[in-house]
Amino acid sequence: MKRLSLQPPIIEEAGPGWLIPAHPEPLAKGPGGLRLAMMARHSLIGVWTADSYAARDFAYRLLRRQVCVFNDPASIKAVFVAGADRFERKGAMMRRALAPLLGDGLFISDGETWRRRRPLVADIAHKTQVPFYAPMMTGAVTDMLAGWHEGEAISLLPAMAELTAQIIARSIFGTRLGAEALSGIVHGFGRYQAGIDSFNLPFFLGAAEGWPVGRGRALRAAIAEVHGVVEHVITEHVAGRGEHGSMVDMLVRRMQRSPELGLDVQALRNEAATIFMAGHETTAATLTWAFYLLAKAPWAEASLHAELDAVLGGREPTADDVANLPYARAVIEETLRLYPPVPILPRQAREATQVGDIAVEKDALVLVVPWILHRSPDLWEQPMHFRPERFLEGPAPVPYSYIPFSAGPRICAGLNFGLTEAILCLAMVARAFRLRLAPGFTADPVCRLSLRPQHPITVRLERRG
Ligand code: HEM
Repeated sequence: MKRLSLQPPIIEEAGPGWLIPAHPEPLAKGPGGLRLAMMARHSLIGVWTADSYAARDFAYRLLRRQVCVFNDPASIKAVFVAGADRFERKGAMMRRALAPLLGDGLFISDGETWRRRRPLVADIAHKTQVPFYAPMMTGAVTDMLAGWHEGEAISLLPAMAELTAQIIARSIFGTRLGAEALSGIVHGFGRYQAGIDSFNLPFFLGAAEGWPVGRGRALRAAIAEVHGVVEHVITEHVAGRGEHGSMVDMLVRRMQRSPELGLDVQALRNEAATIFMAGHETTAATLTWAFYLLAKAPWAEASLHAELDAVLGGREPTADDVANLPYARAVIEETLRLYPPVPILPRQAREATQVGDIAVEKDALVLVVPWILHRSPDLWEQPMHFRPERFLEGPAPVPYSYIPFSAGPRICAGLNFGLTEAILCLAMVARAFRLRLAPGFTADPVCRLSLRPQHPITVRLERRG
């Protein structure tokens, strides 16, 4: 596939019973400062040399900024667990890119705000709540499948993004208000993403906070659209016109019950917008990559179908079935290993400190990179192969070698929600349809803030049975 000349070629290889799915070829040698910055601007997964995949740490200087990459599981534990306070701050580029929209929302907050809000958000997406949301998940898939027809072509990422947006909107706002709010929010988020640049050059030139994101008219309009829709739903709930059990309902009741938390409509809006953002693109990307992998690996697709037919027969799954679908879970886990939706976890060092052999400078950019960690030959057998079986047989992954949801106190607050959702959606779609790729198609993963295919992955629908 033809790519920008700055980018490495995409490799994909397959044979009977095996698949090395699409990935940028690791570089033979590291690009220099400016070239690296330009490559990183296009994609953050094409910049790694073959050596970077080893399970060891390294540091370099990009323009005037120290960049420390921790790829030894012991160091990752030191950063995310023992050093959680020193490294709690998200990288300046991520904060700058998201703050105009999400304000002090959990994903990018730190310090006292994060400590006060984390239990609140963790509670509403807690695993004990997941069975309550499961019917919203299966209901949204049923609605989607009702519009799918034999032989039709669909573009995977937009279809999965619409599905997971439906699910998270119904969960956050309630079924009725969620349906009303959805199009405005999706539209606003889309316009926002088109208008921001995740690469902040001034940060690498020494500005600890990077450069403020310019707020042109289009960006301001996108922000106003999202904020307006979310605030309307919150106001409806405050006025008693919301739906019982939705996430906003729980947030509003908490605001009314616990004045000591200092929550107001703006704080709730920031958390609701954060959950929407954190909770729909990630699962949409996971499902997109899972269906691409299954279409390329007929033996894995056959094992999944055998499990679905045996466990579900002709009926729809419920949250209770998830525990009985180990192969479906393994497909999702292996997808998250090969295509982690958040392939880079950036932090900014609060102070100078030592991690392993690396003297980390104050304000250094600290990177833990699931993309290279999950493909390290020191930690995984056949690291580039798609093998769901590795999560069913054989030894468990080395601790801190598998972190698609991050690790430590800042681990994904929606982990159980996201896993259950991905497994239920995968099971329901795969039960009803085979998704077929055009012969010779190769995907091209790229990463800016999240990992996604650069060009559409189009599949043809083939009804099963
Ligand atoms: C497969 C699906 C998902 C994946 C792979 C994923 C991954 C992640 C990762 C890697 C982080 C941490 C980022 C960092 O440390 O820089 C994170 C944070 C977060 N995620 Fe998820 N996520 C998923 C689904 C969800 C869902 C469904 C929700 C909500 C229902 C959610 C809510 C959050 C929130 C609120 C945070 C911020 C937590 C904090 O900073 O304390 N995520 N997620």
